[in-house]
Amino acid sequence: MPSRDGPAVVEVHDLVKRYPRADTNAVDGLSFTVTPGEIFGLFGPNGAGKSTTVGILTTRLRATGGRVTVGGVDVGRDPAAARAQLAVVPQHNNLDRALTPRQNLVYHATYHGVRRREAQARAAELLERFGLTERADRRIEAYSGGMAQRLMIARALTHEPTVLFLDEPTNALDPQTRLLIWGQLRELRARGVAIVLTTHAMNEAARVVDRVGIVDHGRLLTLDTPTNLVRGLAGDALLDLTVTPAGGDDPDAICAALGELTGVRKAERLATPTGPAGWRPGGGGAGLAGVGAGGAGMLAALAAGAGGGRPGAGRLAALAGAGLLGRGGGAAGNGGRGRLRIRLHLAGEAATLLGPAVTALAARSAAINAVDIGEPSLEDVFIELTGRQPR
Ligand SMILES: Nc1ncnc2c1ncn2[C@@H]1O[C@H](COP(=O)(O)OP(=O)(O)OP(=O)(O)O)[C@@H](O)[C@H]1O
Repeated sequence: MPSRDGPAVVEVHDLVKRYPRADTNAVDGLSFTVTPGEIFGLFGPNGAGKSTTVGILTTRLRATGGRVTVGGVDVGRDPAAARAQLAVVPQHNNLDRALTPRQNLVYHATYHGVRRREAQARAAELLERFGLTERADRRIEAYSGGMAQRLMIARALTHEPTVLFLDEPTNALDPQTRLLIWGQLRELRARGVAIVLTTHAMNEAARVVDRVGIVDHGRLLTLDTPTNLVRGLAGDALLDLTVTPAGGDDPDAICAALGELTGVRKAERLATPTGPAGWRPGGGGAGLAGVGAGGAGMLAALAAGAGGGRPGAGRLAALAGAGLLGRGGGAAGNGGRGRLRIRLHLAGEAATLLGPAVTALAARSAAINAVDIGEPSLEDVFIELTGRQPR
């Protein structure tokens, strides 16, 4: 396993890009490094500046300011030498349809100066690695989206780059192909290749990437390992409560009351569910296990587990018996109108907060319609940093 403490193979220092006639910088003072054998995720909302950054790193665009080196080569000063160090896998298929898959690989390798015999050997090996040997000499038109993506990654590796850039590497691919691609990227990492990828499928990528940089408005908002980012920003656990407030009660006051409970790092209001009975909107992307509050027994059991048999359980059961736990289809009897959805970011386990949260809501005569417990994800961190407004 190569050392990640070694010298950086990608160095981005105070990078700036302003497009002609633009009022603001698309990239605005970005700095980060990537080391050999590291998978680095560059994440950000639409228009954040990811493609522009990668465009400069891969010599497609010229920077307005700052300095970038790839494999020790300054990309602005010697783009041709930089291109020998890197490879790009674009999001859209740009394979040469006039050539067979094998010819695509051989052509790419020889273009980068690999001798023909060696190029053919590398092509054969890569076709095998990506499960394409049997279809290596057919027409590219017959390739599925997944096969084309595998071939594009294989093609990128023919000249043995030091750094591999991938744009949305698993977008619109079936689970089998995604698994194969993530597996291959792990293997490349083990061989010391540095990988920089951009994707919006960040929860999937979080399982593979070593570090993540989140950018917005051309600036780096944070940079750390996925684990540190999730722990640091989103909390240890999430507790989502869907409640129907008592008539006249103020939703913000309910949210604030829950936010004051010990162990709650933050309480926020989420979009209110408007779907049909039983429908539960997804959260920020957290893996939330839902408990319809109509299943009061389950809630009671959860609280029992939570408090290790302490008071919460009894209180929950009593609440359920008293009808304070609303039914999934509508405590309000109105298909969801008037409901409030509150997310609690917790320090510690969600189950321990269940009893106190229910008690706080009962004190305000609010009915609970659903409880969801989950772990925060990288997508929650992303939403936390970049907001919920679509761009
Ligand atoms: N060729 C261009 N000319 C002018 N402005 C551009 C150009 N390309 C991108 N921009 C602007 O630069 C900013 C950053 O865009 P960029 O495409 O780098 O973002 P992104 O993070 O890659 O977004 P997405 O996830 O949608 O691909 C945006 O405001 C965009 O409108």
